[in-house]
Amino acid sequence: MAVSFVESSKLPTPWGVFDIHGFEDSDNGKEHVVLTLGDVGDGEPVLARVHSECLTGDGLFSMRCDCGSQLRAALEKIAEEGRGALFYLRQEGRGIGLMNKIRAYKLQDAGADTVEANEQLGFGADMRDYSLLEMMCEHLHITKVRLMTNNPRKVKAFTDQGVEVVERLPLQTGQNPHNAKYLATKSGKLGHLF
Ligand SMILES: Nc1nc2c(ncn2[C@@H]2O[C@H](COP(=O)(O)OP(=O)(O)OP(=O)(O)O)[C@@H](O)[C@H]2O)c(=O)[nH]1
Ligand SMILES: [Zn+2]
Repeated sequence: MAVSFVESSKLPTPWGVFDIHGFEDSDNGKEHVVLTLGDVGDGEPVLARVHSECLTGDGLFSMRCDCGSQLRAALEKIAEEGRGALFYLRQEGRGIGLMNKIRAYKLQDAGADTVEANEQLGFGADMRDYSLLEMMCEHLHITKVRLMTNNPRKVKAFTDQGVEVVERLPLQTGQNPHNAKYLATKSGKLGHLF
């Protein structure tokens, strides 16, 4: 995976004026962004979130998952500290894409859990590739993070790229009756720590 930096600008949000940094993956044309607040390149551990794209949850208020609520909570926490980075990676549907996620949702409507639905479609349970984090961190001079996640694979992803995870901070928010089974599958089958 070969991501290259494109450009940065200001991005005002309800929680503060972030900087947005754009990166492009020349292998597949995917465009990713990192939102930063404060000086993240000073060598001190950076409060960080790696957020996987979820159009339905992040942008369309879906209650099938906890993504929108986690996105908001992460930006709020970064704003509270006045310093941090949110990596927004275009790995929709844990890497299977939006159309396949809708196919997976249809199978879930018929009784499958999120892992079984992926497998019935011929995919692995989680197809995400985090290798692009290395170049992003290098560009932003991030060497240590305090990572907001319940997913141990994301901790390993940073460690594998040579970025030290000094602390893992749980990010548990957005539970509702519609996503109870989804969250149970994450802890039961995908190894998420709740
Ligand atoms: N294939 C598939 N992807 C889903 C489903 N529900 C949510 N997603 C995607 O899952 C990704 C979010 O991953 P999660 O497993 O919820 O959480 P995580 O990012 O691994 O872990 P946290 O850092 O703790 O939030 C997003 O890309 C969503 O689009 C589903 O039922 N099937
Ligand atoms: Zn989601």
